[in-house]
Amino acid sequence: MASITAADQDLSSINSYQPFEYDTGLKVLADSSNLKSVPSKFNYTNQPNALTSDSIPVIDFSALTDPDQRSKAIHDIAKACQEWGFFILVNHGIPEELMNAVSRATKEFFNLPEGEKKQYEAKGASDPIKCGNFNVTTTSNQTFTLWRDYLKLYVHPEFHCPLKPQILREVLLEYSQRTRKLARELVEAVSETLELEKQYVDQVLKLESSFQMFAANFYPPCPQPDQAIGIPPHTDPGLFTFLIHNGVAGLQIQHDGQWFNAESPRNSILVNVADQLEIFTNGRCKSVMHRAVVNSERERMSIVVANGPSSEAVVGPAAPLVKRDGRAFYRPMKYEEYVVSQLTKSRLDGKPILEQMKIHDD
Ligand SMILES: O=C(O)CCC(=O)C(=O)O
Ligand SMILES: [Fe+2]
Repeated sequence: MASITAADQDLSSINSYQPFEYDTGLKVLADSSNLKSVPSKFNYTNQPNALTSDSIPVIDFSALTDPDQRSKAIHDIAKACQEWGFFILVNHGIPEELMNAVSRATKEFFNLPEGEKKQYEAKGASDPIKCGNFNVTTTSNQTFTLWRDYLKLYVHPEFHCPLKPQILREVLLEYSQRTRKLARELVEAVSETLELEKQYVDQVLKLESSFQMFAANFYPPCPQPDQAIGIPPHTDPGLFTFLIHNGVAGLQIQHDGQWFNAESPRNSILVNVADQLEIFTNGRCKSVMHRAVVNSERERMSIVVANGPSSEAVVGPAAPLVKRDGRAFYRPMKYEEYVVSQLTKSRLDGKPILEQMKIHDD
């Protein structure tokens, strides 16, 4: 199975990759030197400013289990998925202590000696455990490195995890189980809003064996935040992406052509609609464009879980929706192939793969 990564699917200006690199971690560079400017290999001119909005949807997950509130909660989720492709999930039931433990263990991983981490240097997209830096090449053939160290793990249907720090395995196993359950409940809610059988999406996309990926992104302070980027604009593969972070802002989402800061209350989970949910719902849910910007003051860490369909599932628009709409607006593709395409085809003609999947009228 190929990698599902944040940076795998970018705006059309970014069209080819020599993605994997294990240089000395960016963290080491940032820790060891008193950097005044961004080293040229990271140069990416960027406008990190964004708006703040108090209309970013907030969903109270506990309302879904309250018979008096469920139908309103479902309606709110549907609205958020359609209008923003993004919402802030509160009262989600995942213990704060578990989220903190995952963050601590992940931070410990980034703090390991370089030699220890280097064994997980990525050789290719299909490595189930990988870490390092990531390079992006633009249409004008300029390659730059993201201002980020990452760790990526395939955690379901097979669970992969580095041996150190020891605690990581235990906390991550639990976090991946709980987030999977949460993702399935959200998918069920979406199924209901579309007037499909409750278990329709779950069954067609074989969520019992969903492909789930864990990614941790570590962004050291950056001396010139407008000259580098953590992760350029992209959409995620999968159904729902869950993101938590260390309280330092940096995630921005695109809405109505503008960038917005995705600020979140403590203990919440930031949820975004990903590509396969847009495709399956025949465009009703929107896979939101987002990016991670960096700042000069504080290090930032985000922890991402990409909840996908089964890698074996062929994902196209759901048959009952195609019937309702009169036609399919997207081509079907096996999820595994979609992910592989992201790393290859999507960059050759400069179009994000989601765009390539769209069937246009003409
Ligand atoms: O770090 C962030 O806020 C964004 C991460 C992200 O978009 C991803 O890993 O897909
Ligand atoms: Fe992302």
